[in-house]
Amino acid sequence: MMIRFHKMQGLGNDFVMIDRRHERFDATLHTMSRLCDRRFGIGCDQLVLLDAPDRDGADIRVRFFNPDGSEAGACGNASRCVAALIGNAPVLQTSAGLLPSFITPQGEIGVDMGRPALEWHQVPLSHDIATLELPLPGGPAACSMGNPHATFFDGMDRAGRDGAVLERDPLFPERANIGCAEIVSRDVIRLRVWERGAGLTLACGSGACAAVVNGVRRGLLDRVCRVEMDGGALTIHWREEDDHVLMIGPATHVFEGLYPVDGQAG
Ligand SMILES: N[C@H](CCC[C@H](N)C(=O)O)C(=O)O
Repeated sequence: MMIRFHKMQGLGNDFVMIDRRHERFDATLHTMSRLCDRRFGIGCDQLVLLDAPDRDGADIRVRFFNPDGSEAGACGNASRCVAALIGNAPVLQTSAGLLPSFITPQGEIGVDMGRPALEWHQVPLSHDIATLELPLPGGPAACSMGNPHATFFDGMDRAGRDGAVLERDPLFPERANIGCAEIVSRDVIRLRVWERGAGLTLACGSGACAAVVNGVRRGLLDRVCRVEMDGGALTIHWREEDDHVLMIGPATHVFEGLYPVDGQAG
């Protein structure tokens, strides 16, 4: 049995997207991992499943899965790609809520990523501690954008050096995405993210949102910030009037194709 997929990318963070409104695809862990596998499958940082929405006000329901099979409540770069694929500035239904999208006059894709969650049990952390400076070397700040993020502000190298261990620190009962930032100015940072369930990626949209939120909370950044990552840059705006985080950047459709899944079980 063959299933149609779209391959898309946002700043080099890449995705296999399957629209289950038109394809019957009951993903098993094996099939999802194989689709993400760059040697034996199509290859991507996350698998994105699209379904008909079941909430008023939504145009499309979106679920995000890492190559290790874990499901993520948010994926900023993939959200922009879904908005570009569906067109007409759709409202995305995710497990983190309804995310409106928009197109800028310059033709970039914007997504309202909603409000960050700042309390320890919302990140989540393992116990009641302040999320502004965690008891870890480098003292990161933590928040959730629908998925857990810890942001360090002492340079980018830690992501590749310590990311795998930090992702699984006991402080993070659901693991965490580990963002490592270098502050260039109050409105420009360079960021590298070790992603939960995926490892180092060329860009991380929710990680960029979390880094700006955590930087503003620390008094290090302005609310409108350019986040430069290895794959390119996003504009992030943590809006003061309603606490929402806007993320603006590119989204590219690379190709579409058919992939063999053996039977419905996938
Ligand atoms: N690995 C992340 C999901 C993908 C996030 C990233 N690709 C983005 O653009 O936000 C997690 O498990 O929370």
